[in-house]
Amino acid sequence: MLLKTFFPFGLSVSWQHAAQLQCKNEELSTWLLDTGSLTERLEAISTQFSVELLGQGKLPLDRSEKLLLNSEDTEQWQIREVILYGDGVPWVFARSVLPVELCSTSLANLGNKPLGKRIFNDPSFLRSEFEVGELKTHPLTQRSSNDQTLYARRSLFTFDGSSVLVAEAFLPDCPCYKTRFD
Ligand SMILES: C=C(O[C@@H]1C=C(C(=O)O)C=C[C@H]1O)C(=O)O
Repeated sequence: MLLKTFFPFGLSVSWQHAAQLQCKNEELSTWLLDTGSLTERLEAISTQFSVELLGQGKLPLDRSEKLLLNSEDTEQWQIREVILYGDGVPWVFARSVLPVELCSTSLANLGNKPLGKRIFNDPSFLRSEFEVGELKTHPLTQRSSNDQTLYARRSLFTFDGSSVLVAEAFLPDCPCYKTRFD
């Protein structure tokens, strides 16, 4: 199935501050609140990590993105959506809002290369606190077992006066849902 034809997928989450997270699964909490690079964490537990670019381009922000970025201007931003795979299994859906000025400089020509490699290799990017939430229905999670609650997180990276919003939804097969006893 050509997932790119469905771009943009969007991401529907009721975001809340991480301090209000009610998650009984300790392992999952460490994933949701990990301030390091998610790419590096997934690379460390897979033999073959890959990024599938679903699409990137100037598109309207959703309501919660507009509120957080305090912007209505569609000319100012690019939306980037990807799936991160570990050993061929879809583990994370990520939707990022990138300032157009960075798309031709420090974030130029990303393609299927992970955004995290740029952001975490540049100390100028400063990360905000996380917001977290339960993932409502999403095209990429239809086959999860009905009772599996899926989670997402997002944070802002500020860089030289610009803001990059990165939201990551942990898909059903992501190792973050595996308890130590699985
Ligand atoms: C911010 C990171 O980059 C990852 C890669 C992304 C991409 O390539 O678009 C988006 C979100 C992240 O899961 C990270 O590795 O922590």
